Amino acid sequence: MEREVQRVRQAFLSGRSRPLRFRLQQLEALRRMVQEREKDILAAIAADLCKSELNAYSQEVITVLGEIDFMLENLPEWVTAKPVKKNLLTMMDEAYIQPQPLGVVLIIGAWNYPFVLIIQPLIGAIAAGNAVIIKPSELSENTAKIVAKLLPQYLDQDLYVVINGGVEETTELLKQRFDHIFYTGNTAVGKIVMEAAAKHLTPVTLELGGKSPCYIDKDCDLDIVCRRITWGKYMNCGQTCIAPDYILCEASLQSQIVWKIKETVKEFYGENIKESPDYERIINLRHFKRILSLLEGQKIALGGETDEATRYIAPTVLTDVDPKTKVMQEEIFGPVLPIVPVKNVDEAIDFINEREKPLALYVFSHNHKLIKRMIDETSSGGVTGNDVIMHFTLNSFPFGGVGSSGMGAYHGKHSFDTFSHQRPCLLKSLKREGANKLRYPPNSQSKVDWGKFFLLRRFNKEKLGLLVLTFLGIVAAVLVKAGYY
Ligand SMILES: NC(=O)C1=CN([C@@H]2O[C@H](COP(=O)(O)OP(=O)(O)OC[C@H]3O[C@@H](n4cnc5c(N)ncnc54)[C@H](O)[C@@H]3O)[C@@H](O)[C@H]2O)C=CC1
Ligand SMILES: CCCCCC(=O)O
Repeated sequence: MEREVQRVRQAFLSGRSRPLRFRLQQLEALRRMVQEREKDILAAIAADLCKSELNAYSQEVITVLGEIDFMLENLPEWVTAKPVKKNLLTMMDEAYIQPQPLGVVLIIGAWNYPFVLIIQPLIGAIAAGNAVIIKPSELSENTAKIVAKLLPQYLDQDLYVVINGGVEETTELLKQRFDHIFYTGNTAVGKIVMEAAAKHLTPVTLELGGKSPCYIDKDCDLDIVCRRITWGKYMNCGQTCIAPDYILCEASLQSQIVWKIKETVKEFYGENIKESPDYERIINLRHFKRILSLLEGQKIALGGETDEATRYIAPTVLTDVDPKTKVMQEEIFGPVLPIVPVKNVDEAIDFINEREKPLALYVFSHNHKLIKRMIDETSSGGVTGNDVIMHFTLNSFPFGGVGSSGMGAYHGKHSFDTFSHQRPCLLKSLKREGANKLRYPPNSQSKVDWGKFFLLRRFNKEKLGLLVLTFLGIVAAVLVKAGYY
């Protein structure tokens, strides 16, 4: 592992990854890889998640291509130095911020959207001029293999390296020093990553998970609400980090919600859900059994059918769920939707705030004030009002968590910033040495007063006014003396 990392670090130190032209070429090559090898990529994702190639494209590949195009369009502007506002002390100097690459970045991906969750951060890391080691999830093994095969065929083989493996290999990798670690996965492992990074004082971006609440207000159009929730909840068989994890609503709404979700499930996936090309499967037996255990002792109002041989779990809704039961103690990350009755929005806000900060929060209401109140009085990684998931699609948003759902963010310019150091640069002249007497010892009250004038805005505003008036007074006196008036 150490040798691999050293090889990548040497490649970074060559400076090859820094020029804008090179970065653009690598991003264009990455786009070519995705376009030319689309079939192989879709087949790998489909095999990992029992997913149709159409869904693999619309849920992953389209996001990757959009992100590359966005980077190519904006990178020339982002990499340029940005002049900054100066103070009186530096008026004659050159002052700007120069974005610079951090160095060697480690990207660790998760299995649920195995392609986009490694390639989207990779796009940002390349755009910022870094060298990158990518460690895909071993659970989505087909995608991990195809990425390891294709990347070196299109990208610089020393600067962008794929290291495949599981916990053991990742643990070994985490012993190495990186200049940034970008991890996507569960919160427990996020802590392991952060602990390992701390040994080298390496900054991290942790894209973690959590239980994303979905509050449904009493006066909503439940047909629309349930369609949107059904789409976001059961996509990828519920294995989506920002899927609505559970519903909060008044008890009286439960039966309508169940009914309307049932109708929507039929519309989306047909009578025989198992046959639907749009309904995926649970990634492995461990997660299949974990999700099944969440159903124990619950009132199953919809679904509940399972097939271990194919790791199928039907779209399932639980009602009158007790917050103390297991299904409400861990991220579900599966097609099970508990409804927890609350009296009103006050109780919903308290319920949310008593728990870990979620990755996403959803609130459905015609009352805009209520939505704003929910946003103002709670915390989460992101929010979508009157829909679910959709904030992920806007790369002008920083996508990430807060508290136990993660730290840092990416997508679009936020990726570029995450993988860059914003370096302040002040360039002075060797002339005007006289002005520096002010800061050299010995100090004095007048030097302090001059320092105030040059550096304290409130102070120098008044003084500057006085100085201008004095200067104008002198000019007037000279003009009068010279007989101009
Ligand atoms: N915030 C976000 O953007 C996303 C967050 N997630 C979250 O990820 C979780 C699901 O993914 P996981 O099952 O965790 O994926 P996973 O099991 O694939 O693990 C993620 C990565 O961590 C590595 N890993 C696992 N255990 C490790 C250990 N003990 N030491 C070192 N490395 C280890 C794996 O090799 C893998 O590369 C959910 O909590 C979900 O909410 C998933 C997708 C996106
Ligand atoms: C719709 C795609 C979402 C990808 C990140 C997640 O797992 O939520």
